[in-house]
Amino acid sequence: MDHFALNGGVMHAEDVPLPEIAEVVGTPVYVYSRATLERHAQVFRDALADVPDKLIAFAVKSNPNLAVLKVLGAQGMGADVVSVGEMRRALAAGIAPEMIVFSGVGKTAAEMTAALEAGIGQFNIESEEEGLELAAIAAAKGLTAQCTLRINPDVDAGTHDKISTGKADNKFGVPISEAGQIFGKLAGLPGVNLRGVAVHIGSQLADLAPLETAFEKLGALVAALRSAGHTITHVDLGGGLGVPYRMGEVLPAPAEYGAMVARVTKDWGVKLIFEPGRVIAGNAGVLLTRVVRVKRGIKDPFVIVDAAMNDLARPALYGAYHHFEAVEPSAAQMTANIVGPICETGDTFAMGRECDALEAGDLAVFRTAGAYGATMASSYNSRGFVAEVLVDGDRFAVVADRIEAGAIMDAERVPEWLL
Ligand SMILES: Cc1ncc(COP(=O)(O)O)c(C=O)c1O
Ligand SMILES: N[C@@H](CCCC[NH3+])C(=O)O
Repeated sequence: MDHFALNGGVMHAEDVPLPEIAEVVGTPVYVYSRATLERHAQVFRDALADVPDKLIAFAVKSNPNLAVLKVLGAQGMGADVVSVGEMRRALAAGIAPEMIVFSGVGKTAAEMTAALEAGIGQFNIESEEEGLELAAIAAAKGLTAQCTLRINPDVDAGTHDKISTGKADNKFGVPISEAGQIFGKLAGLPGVNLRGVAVHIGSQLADLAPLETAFEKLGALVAALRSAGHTITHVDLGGGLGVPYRMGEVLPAPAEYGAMVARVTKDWGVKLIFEPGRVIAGNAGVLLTRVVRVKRGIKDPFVIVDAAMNDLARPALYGAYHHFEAVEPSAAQMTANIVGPICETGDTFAMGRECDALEAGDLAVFRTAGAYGATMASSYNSRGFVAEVLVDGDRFAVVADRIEAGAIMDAERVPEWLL
């Protein structure tokens, strides 16, 4: 069921007409559906019903909004974080520290210290160097960090190069060929309890085969580590499951993913950790925008909207497709270039796109914007930071204020010697 659908000719988020949100909050604004977030959490959980011992840790980077984390925490999800900032958000949303997993290649000493002090459940160590540093910090505090070693399995995820993380030349994890040796070195150190391995080969995966290959490689590694005398109790399988961005696009369903995981891991005898982001939040949000004007083009007209690449960076960064449609569509269609107001040609959401006919003042949405949307916003062109709204049935709340350009300027200082 789609919680962003037409009702009486007007697109609603659940039971709230989007024009009402635009009226009260202004545009551009991200709009999330609580019911969709909850349904996605449940679908993912159900998909893994055959995995007896597990933690599903939402990838906070995909949507770190506190209200979103609160909704997902209440669904029993933990959190996968990559900075102390994300960790603080997860804790503030009431997610228990034991359910927090800390990934990332560049954890600083200060971040490791803060995470140890918070008592988080797991560090995914991404290099020998990081493991040595974490062990020293923890041992000096008389603490033990619960850890897995992230493995780079050298598997091509078949996704966009910029979001592929499991090929040998990517910065993530330790090469699988050196994993046994590095594991042996780190496992003996005071300050760490190295109890497993982790993998995450990329995001927006449209095919389960690379994931299965990576998991099989990990299974073989677990067996080899056990033969070498190590105790392996935890395996983190990361996130990465893709979602449909185009109408009618079919991707592997969470149930197919869950069945594959259950089959590949059935004899591992470990607790499995999952780090889904996009599959939970992606289709739970839209970016609501208003058409500023329609400008004649040499070929197609330019529909200039008030959202821009600073609000939704994915098209500019990855050439990503976001379905675009009118909030109050007529039957008429047009072919248009959909662009934002920023002074870069890259501020283009789509070229030559068939879409609902639009005029200045009309409202429209970019779909599938709940993951890697607001979280990647910037204030480029001094446009401020976009607002976020959460809908719940027939009510809605602003869950992130729009930060106006003036407020950002207020944080800046001209030194006395320039006055
Ligand atoms: C370590 C890690 N875990 C989880 C995720 C979440 O990925 P996705 O949103 O594709 O599920 C990412 C992002 O790709 C990641 O880098
Ligand atoms: N930012 C990327 C996903 C990155 C995943 C992070 N590991 C996107 O929008 O598709």
